[in-house]
Amino acid sequence: MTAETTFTASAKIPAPATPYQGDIARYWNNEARPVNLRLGDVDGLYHHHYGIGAVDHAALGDPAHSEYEKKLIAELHRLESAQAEFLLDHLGPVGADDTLVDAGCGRGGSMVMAHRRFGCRVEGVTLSAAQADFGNRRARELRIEDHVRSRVCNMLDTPFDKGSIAASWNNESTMYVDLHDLFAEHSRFLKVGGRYVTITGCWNPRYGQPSKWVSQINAHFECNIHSRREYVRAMADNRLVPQAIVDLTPETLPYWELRATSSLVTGIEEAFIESYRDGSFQYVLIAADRV
Ligand SMILES: C[S@@+](CC[C@H](N)C(=O)[O-])C[C@H]1O[C@@H](n2cnc3c(N)ncnc32)[C@H](O)[C@@H]1O
Ligand SMILES: CC(C)=CCC/C(C)=C/COP(=O)(O)OP(=O)(O)O
Ligand SMILES: [Mg+2]
Repeated sequence: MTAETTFTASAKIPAPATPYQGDIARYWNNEARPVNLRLGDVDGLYHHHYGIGAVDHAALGDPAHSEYEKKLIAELHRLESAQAEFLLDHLGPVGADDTLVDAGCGRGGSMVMAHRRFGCRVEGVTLSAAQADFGNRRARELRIEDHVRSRVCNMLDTPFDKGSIAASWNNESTMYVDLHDLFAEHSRFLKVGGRYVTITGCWNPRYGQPSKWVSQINAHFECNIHSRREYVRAMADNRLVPQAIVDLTPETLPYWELRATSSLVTGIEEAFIESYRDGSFQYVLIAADRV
């Protein structure tokens, strides 16, 4: 193997840029919730994002059946993978020679899916050495380590050359950073004509201010959810022009309602369900062209 393919995240861990980023690195280094690991075990794609789409009640069958919980886990995982597929649908044409960036890549499930779909290179950045090691180990197991690589790196200050990246995304990772700083960095490394996509939860300016449920989600994950207005403004200020904005709130509610009935609940289900229902919080995809 070359030095490139034997890369491990823990070989050289940069110091956190801020005390907050140190907190977030610790949070994800210590994270091992069954709702994430048991879903990932279904097919080896490990996600830290939520699901979209209708629940397949026929596939779930009778709740009294001994296999029901296993089927429920598979169904939640199917909906999470459908979310990642929907994000990848919006990246535009990607060739095998292109490089994509997954900003805030978690355990790397979306990166594997992107490589399988496009045959391209995918570079992931996360604050967590445990996550980057996990993603690189999975890539080695799948023998795609020459194309899929995770590293410990601040997404606001990446090593990618100016104009070198065909498309990039944030999947539920924008709520940990200042949006102006984030979009300035994507805009720097994206090619002109390249595509940026995010799926995120944002508070709804029509509601007024962040609701108590949004505050509860922030406290639960130590994050800072932005408003929909902030996204549009920060993109406009950084040469990212929205090409599609999709309100996925109705599409994600079935996932949450199903998850709330499972043995893998974490306690945050009520906040998501109530805030989506009262309109204070929205689950959105924004795809933007780098102009
Ligand atoms: C909720 S997880 C999402 C993971 C992944 N996108 C997915 O869909 O499975 C949030 C991720 O954002 C990362 N993150 C937060 N702030 C970051 C920063 N400043 N630089 C790089 N990664 C960051 C965390 O390390 C974590 O991997
Ligand atoms: C939409 C919003 C506001 C997301 C916040 C970021 C976040 C923690 C996403 C899910 O991670 P996870 O998969 O580790 O969480 P859980 O353990 O709840 O499944
Ligand atoms: Mg999860």
